[in-house]
Amino acid sequence: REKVEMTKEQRALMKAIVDAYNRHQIPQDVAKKLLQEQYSAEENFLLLTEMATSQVQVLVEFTKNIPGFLSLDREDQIALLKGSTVEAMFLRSAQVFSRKMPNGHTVVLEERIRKSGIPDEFMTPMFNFYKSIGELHMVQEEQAILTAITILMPDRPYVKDHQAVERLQETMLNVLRKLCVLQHPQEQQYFARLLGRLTELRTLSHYHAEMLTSWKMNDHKFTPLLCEIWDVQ
Ligand SMILES: Cc1cc(OCc2c(-c3c(Cl)cncc3Cl)noc2C(C)C)ccc1-c1ccc2c(C(=O)O)cn(C)c2c1
Repeated sequence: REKVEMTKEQRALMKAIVDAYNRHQIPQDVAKKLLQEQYSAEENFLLLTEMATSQVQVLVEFTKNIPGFLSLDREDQIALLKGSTVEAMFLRSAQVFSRKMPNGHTVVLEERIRKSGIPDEFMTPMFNFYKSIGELHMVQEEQAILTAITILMPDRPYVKDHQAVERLQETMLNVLRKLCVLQHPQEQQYFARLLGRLTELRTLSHYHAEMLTSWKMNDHKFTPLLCEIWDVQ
């Protein structure tokens, strides 16, 4: 097989995305709260809401650092963010689980998610997704670029300049394809398996819309930022 090499531009692009991905993380004091606060469905829901809000802020900062994103049409930038936040958050929380967070955070986090008023029918697909992401053993570069690819999805609702987004996403897909060959030379189909996870993400985001409705019915409150980005009244 021909030797796969990344061009100078592709290496620079990957570095920019990985640096942005590492620079923006949930602040430690928010993550630490996982271990401190007591266990009640209410308390768990509030903690998860706080983490979700913090995660959205992290995602917005990461997205702004994706080369080319800020030169997109302003309204398309908003449409991409609104359309991809839930998927990017499922991806991030899955990576957090598979990374086995320090000192038992993972166990506590799973416990709180399981006891936060999320209906059981969504719990199974969510934790199956976490498992399927964990089994991929993605390297950090793959996680960062896959997140950028999820955000730069041209077919999100209300995106006007489809092509401009497609061009950016295509550049990322080319980098990811080479990266997968370089990082997982034994697995021919690794790149295809990664993209298959993006399909699973779509299904999860449909479940998530129903989760929001059921939380709203039980009169759960969200933060202004989550209401804004998830169109919750
Ligand atoms: C793990 C989680 C959940 C979360 O959202 C919690 C929610 C979700 C929901 C659910 Cl449960 C699962 N996946 C995606 C969604 Cl979006 N849906 O609604 C809510 C709230 C509003 C109740 C938001 C953020 C994190 C999260 C992300 C990154 C890190 C992280 C690091 O990067 O180092 C360290 N910690 C402790 C993290 C926690």
